[in-house]
Amino acid sequence: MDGTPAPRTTQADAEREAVIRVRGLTNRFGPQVVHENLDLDVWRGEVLGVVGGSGTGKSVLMRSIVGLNKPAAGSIEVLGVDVLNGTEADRRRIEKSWGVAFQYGALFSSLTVLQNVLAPMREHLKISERLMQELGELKISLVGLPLTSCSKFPSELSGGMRKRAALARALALDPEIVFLDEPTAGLDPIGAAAYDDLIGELQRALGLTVFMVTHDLDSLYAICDRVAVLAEKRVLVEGPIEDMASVDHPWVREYFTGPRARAASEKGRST
Ligand SMILES: Nc1ncnc2c1ncn2[C@@H]1O[C@H](COP(=O)(O)OP(=O)(O)OP(=O)(O)O)[C@@H](O)[C@H]1O
Repeated sequence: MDGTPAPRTTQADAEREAVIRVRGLTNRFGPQVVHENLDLDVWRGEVLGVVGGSGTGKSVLMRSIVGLNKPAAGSIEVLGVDVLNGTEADRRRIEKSWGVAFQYGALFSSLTVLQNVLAPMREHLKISERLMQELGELKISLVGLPLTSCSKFPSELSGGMRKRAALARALALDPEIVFLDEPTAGLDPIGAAAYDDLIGELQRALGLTVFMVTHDLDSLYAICDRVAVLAEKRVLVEGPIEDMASVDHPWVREYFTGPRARAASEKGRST
């Protein structure tokens, strides 16, 4: 026993729908084992915050789920589709049901904001150019960007605007699940809070499931329904953020009970 709670299946779990189900995931890079026998469920409609020390494999987990990293072992199902062994048709279908916004936006630098948002539509939708443009502008408005940003290139945007543009592109195909890698990294506190509000509003309005890798305690307290902590090559513990303070593990204790956590908790309560 290592003092951390063992994963358990409760009646509430049985009644919820897992839109992402990861079982026995192992990821290795040469001799380095990043994940070993990792299990995780993500429930429909929740905002899950994925946290853990630097190098614990949060980004590798996200990349594995969206098929950008081939694990050494394990299974990953998204909306009932086997991501690792599904057919090409399954894969195309499932790719339409998620949107991904990477840490640094990862927009195409040679395309305008609107062209970036249209890129996934061009790949997956058979609709007229005019309708596509209208939908693209709608997504850009949805994330709070002015329509004047449509014709700008990523290099002409502020960091916060680039993150919003990346989110607009992630929403291009009306996904059920959105993956966000450190969405508030590099934003000032006001910009980060505004981005959190946006995610919360979109999640509620569109019924999204959000998988969010983050270091930002303010975001965790403000918008996450649950937290999954990566440590010791697996999901060490998962649950509501209020439960984390009582977990008997040095990193978890320090992260969730330190001064920054107390300040974020106070802020979360007052909003
Ligand atoms: N393509 C790769 N080749 C080799 N090693 C890799 C590769 N991708 C990730 N790693 C290693 O896997 C480990 C986990 O990386 P990952 O980026 O997932 O960490 P993280 O938890 O997201 O960290 P941070 O919080 O610092 O962003 C790191 O040690 C990293 O160097």
